[in-house]
Amino acid sequence: MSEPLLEVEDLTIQYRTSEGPLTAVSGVSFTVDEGEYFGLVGESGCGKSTIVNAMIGGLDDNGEVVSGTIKYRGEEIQDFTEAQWNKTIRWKEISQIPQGSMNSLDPLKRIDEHALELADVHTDMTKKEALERFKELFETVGLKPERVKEYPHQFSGGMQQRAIIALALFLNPSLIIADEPTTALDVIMQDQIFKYIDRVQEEYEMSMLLITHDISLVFESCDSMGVMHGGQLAESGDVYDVFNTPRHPYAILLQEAFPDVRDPKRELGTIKGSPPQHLGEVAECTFVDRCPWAVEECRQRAPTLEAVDTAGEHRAACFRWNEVHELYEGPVETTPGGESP
Ligand SMILES: Nc1ncnc2c1ncn2[C@@H]1O[C@H](COP(=O)(O)OP(=O)(O)OP(=O)(O)O)[C@@H](O)[C@H]1O
Repeated sequence: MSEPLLEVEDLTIQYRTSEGPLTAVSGVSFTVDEGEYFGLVGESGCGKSTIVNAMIGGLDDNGEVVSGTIKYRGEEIQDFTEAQWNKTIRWKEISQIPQGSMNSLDPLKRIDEHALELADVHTDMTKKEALERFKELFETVGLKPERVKEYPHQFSGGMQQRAIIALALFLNPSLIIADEPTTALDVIMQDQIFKYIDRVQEEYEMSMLLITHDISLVFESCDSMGVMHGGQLAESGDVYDVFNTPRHPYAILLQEAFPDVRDPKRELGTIKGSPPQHLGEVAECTFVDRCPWAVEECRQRAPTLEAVDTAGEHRAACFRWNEVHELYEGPVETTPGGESP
């Protein structure tokens, strides 16, 4: 089998805080292959952005990879220096469509100047060649090529986000990270942006890492996925498997909380409480306080991600993974503390 493009292995990331080290990501492992569309899903605060930031050398100053590795094409990158990130990874290999386009374009620069700057720093393209390429990409994302000369404020939010997608594609990276790419856009625009992202992924056959809190989006677009809770990966595998036979209670309840094409009229569930924050080591299941099926063992130690199919590709971190399907009898409303009402 060929080497994965990206391999995250047993990754733990902490932030220094006045109360001690906060473990934002704990023992997370997943891979993204060439051309694969991977979705990382979970509520706010689960550690999704922390992982992504570590992948492009963008962790906040008080954040640190304390153990584990991030390999890109087989090379460990988690401890790269700023110069190494700039020279070998950012834009050329991994580029990002960030959460709020409004903040990522310099309001004082024309849109094409952003692209020309990238070309100047990272390539030997002439100005004319760079402009031609950027105009072509503008067309790919449904923008008129002549509009490259405009300033960000002349674009609507949706148009700015499409301009960002064109910029992310500009140096022909192998992996694009789309981190909640449609936050702050209206529903119709969200739909349109996702159509462009899906199209780009198919046309350019690049790998894509989608970060979102919306599990139905992942089911719609991605090939494989990881479900995160409280800094840990609760479940991962092929989208088809997680959709049809979720094995972690959080994956089941998260599915309940979003509309389902199989049953559009069903009532949406809620998961009360919020993902925990961990000071120090994570010593129990991160979902224990919200889980309707938690048992004593779940408090005694943290379950590790285990294979739940014979191929070993579908994995869940739950002591009761082979029972949850029987325990689950339709929508459950959990209360903090884990009891069903
Ligand atoms: N610089 C920081 N210092 C201290 N704690 C932080 C810092 N950045 C993030 N955190 C904490 O780390 C945890 C993970 O945050 P992260 O932003 O990675 O989650 P997320 O799933 O991406 O959420 P969102 O979708 O809201 O961005 C949270 O508890 C958050 O409060």
